[in-house]
Amino acid sequence: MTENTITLENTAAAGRATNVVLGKNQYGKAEVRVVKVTRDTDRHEIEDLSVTSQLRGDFTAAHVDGDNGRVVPTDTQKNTVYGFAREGVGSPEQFLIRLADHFTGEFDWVTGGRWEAEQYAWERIATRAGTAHSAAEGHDHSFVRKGQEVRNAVVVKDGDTVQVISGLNGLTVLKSTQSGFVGYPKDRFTTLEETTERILATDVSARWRYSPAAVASGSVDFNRSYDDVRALLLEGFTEGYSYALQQTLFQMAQKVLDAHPEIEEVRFSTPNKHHFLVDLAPFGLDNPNEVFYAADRPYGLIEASFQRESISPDGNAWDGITGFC
Ligand SMILES: O=c1[nH]c(=O)c2[nH]c(=O)[nH]c2[nH]1
Repeated sequence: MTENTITLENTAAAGRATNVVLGKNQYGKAEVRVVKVTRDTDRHEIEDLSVTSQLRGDFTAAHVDGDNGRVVPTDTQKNTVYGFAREGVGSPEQFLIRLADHFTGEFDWVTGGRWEAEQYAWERIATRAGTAHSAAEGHDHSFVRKGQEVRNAVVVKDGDTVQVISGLNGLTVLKSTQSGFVGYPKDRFTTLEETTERILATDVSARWRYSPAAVASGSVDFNRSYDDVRALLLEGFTEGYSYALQQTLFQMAQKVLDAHPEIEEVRFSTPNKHHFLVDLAPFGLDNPNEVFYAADRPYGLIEASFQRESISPDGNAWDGITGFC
């Protein structure tokens, strides 16, 4: 980091009693969320990172005189991350070294810096034998974040009736194609462009309520049921074309209710995690749906419950479970 001994004596701040000296400094853009989809074949790959770039060098004039002649904007640092991602990430280490070499090579007063990345691991959603995507290899364009979700359970007993609601939070899934959003009403505040090709990503929070009769019979194996429901939710997410997250949730619930007669209803709370295509044209690069800005907020929030046509009373068992409509 740079140390400087230039004081404010000759500046507009002169006349203050204290001589202030610029000490260590660095600056840049923090947590640039970049998702790179490689789609040269039908079998997509994704690389998902949060990158922080900070430059070090002689930035005295900016701090002392308000002279930005050496301040490579943080916005440019962000764009550079996106531009470099067009070529792929490879490894976070390699990617950061490329950035470091670039900034120190391009701007001679940038003598160093600090570059940091977090990479989020995704795995292909497992598919069952007999589907278009072979079970051994996992799905071509549907992914689940590794090891993120938390399983949960609530039991409410009232007299002889035992209600069991099981669920999970934080099951983060993404499909890199086979999703669109068209046909919505437009008014003077509508700027969203219709698209038939977008990334669909969400953190699934789901809860499902068992029939009290099935619970009372003692026949429910809750561990097996949990594993299977999780697999069915994932399978429902992967299958077919998604016209909206709402429709995909219906498909996921349908699978669970078809396969599990002991479950009466399924509820979801799912953020629509928007991925915006980055315009790389100003940098002379094309972007055929490969480099995305993963926004964290605001996000769509899609909540829905699905149930059999006729179900037993829930005995207010949902009371106190927050985050669902
Ligand atoms: O799947 C979606 N559902 C929506 O309700 C919605 N609204 C929006 O702007 N984008 C989307 N996407």
